[in-house]
Amino acid sequence: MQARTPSERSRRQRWSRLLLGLGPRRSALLLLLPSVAACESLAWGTQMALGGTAGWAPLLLAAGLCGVLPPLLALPLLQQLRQLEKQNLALEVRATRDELTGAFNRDWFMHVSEREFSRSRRYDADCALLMVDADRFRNINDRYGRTCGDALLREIVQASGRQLRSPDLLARFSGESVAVLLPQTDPLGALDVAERIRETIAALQVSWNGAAVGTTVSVGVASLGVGHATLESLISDADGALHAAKEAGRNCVRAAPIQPRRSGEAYPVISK
Ligand SMILES: Nc1nc2c(ncn2[C@@H]2O[C@H](COP(=O)(O)OP(=O)(O)OP(=O)(O)O)[C@@H](O)[C@H]2O)c(=O)[nH]1
Repeated sequence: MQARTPSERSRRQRWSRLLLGLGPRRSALLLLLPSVAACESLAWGTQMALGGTAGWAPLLLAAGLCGVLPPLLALPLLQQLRQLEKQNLALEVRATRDELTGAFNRDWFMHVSEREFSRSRRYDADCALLMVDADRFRNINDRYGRTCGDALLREIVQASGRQLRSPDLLARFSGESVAVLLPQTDPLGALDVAERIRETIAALQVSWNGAAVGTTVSVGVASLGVGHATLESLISDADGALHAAKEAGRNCVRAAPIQPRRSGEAYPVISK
């Protein structure tokens, strides 16, 4: 097959974008109209060539061609259109999802969280972030193999997701860690979610070659306060709390120091 030149490719892409933008019905119409018009012109031309004496024959011929030619012309284009739509969907999934676990990926998490973070700051709303990290995961990989580690990671993501509400956002943040954004959640509520996730994972086991394999997670919690000027600063606080949880022996939850939400406000007291 002959390779297409860049200008040919970009022309095809322009067409495809135009057709995708129009939607399947309107683009089908756009493709059918010229061939209907071509058939009508053919009938009219034949009539003229025969001095208008041909009667109904050219008109019947044109009607027949109208019925056959347009679908024949439009079919491959519509098929290509459908394929492009499928490819677009696949690209969208690949751009937002983590391949191994099916959870949102880090880029998408940052994109959505950035908006939620700004909104929470603007409207002075609660917002919290959890960093969940599997404990001693290297041991799992070393003992049972990476495929088993992958299966366990998938289960960790799914089980954690089941502890969340629909506005919460969970993403695979890096290798064996997961980030969770909890909009409209106060510090106490965030600690509750973190503890629920920890307990759920501690009870989780995957069966692997006859063995029951499980792990625990450590969780760091950070709640939006006056000192968090950027999303990164909130993430960094959650990371610090996660580090404290690891230091405390793992399989536990630690929270970053709670800050007041507005300057001049008293520090909230959390007793948990
Ligand atoms: N199976 C699997 N393992 C992964 C994946 N991503 C990261 N890991 C592994 O996770 C392990 C992380 O190791 P460490 O950073 O030493 O952390 P850890 O062993 O979990 O120990 P702590 O975090 O200190 O409790 C490494 O062995 C990585 O190879 C993955 O996608 N699949």
